[in-house]
Amino acid sequence: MAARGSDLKYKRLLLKLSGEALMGKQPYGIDMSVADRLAGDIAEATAAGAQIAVVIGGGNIFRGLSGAAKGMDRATADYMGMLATVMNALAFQNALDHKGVPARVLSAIPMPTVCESYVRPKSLSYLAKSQVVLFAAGTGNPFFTTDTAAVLRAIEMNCDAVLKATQVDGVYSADPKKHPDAKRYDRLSYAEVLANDLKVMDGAAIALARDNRLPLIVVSIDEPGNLLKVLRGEARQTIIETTG
Ligand SMILES: Nc1ncnc2c1ncn2[C@@H]1O[C@H](COP(=O)(O)OP(=O)(O)OP(=O)(O)O)[C@@H](O)[C@H]1O
Ligand SMILES: O=c1ccn([C@@H]2O[C@H](COP(=O)(O)O)[C@@H](O)[C@H]2O)c(=O)[nH]1
Repeated sequence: MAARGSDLKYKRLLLKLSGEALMGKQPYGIDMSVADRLAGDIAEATAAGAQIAVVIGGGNIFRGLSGAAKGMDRATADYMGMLATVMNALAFQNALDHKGVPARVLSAIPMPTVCESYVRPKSLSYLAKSQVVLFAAGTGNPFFTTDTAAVLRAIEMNCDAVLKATQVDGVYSADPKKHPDAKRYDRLSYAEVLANDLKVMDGAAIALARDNRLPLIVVSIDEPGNLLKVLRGEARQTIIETTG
């Protein structure tokens, strides 16, 4: 009999979930039915033998740039954005708990009465025990995004890839929400994404992934079961990786 997880293309994956997508059809906050569905996808993936780390954005609650545009000090607004990601991580831990999936929230900004602080060896040992780790508060530094935090943690955790589950089903020649005729790519190099300014992830995240040869996969968050499909190499996706 095949060993558990041996049919998977990726064994250890960092899943980056869009905060905005967690809103579902609501105008703000978290739609727990969306969180439940995604938690079900993770339960399926861990049962298949995958080890899953998660970073959740904060766009459903607060983005630093929006605060700065209203006159707030940018760094203060960014700290508020990072706190929003902690709220999302706690809600998602709850959804995983309801599915019987053991999960730990580790925050880059220490808040010991709320959750554990991020410590790399501790996170690695949770992953090795097949517990889901939810990395909260981004990188812990203002002027960054959760995309960069996702790539950073994925490298630290020796993940095989970052999977960005977002509101579009891949990377296009332009934002498909604004340009319905944009061309979708199956595969791109980091250089192509950076040179053409394809904004599905920020430049700092792409450059960090490139320098560490970490594959980035972009899929739709709305397609149930997509996580297992990616793990098996069967999803409709765009992969950004070293080419040639
Ligand atoms: N070239 C492109 N290809 C695909 N999507 C693009 C492109 N340019 C811009 N986008 C937009 O990027 C969005 C995904 O990135 P965004 O940073 O908004 O999401 P996120 O980081 O997942 O969300 P959040 O900040 O809510 O957590 C897509 O919803 C899409 O509209
Ligand atoms: O390392 C980080 C990560 C995030 N932020 C702030 O949080 C919000 C929400 O994150 P998104 O990636 O936009 O979903 C972001 O707008 C920043 O304000 C941060 O400062 N540092």
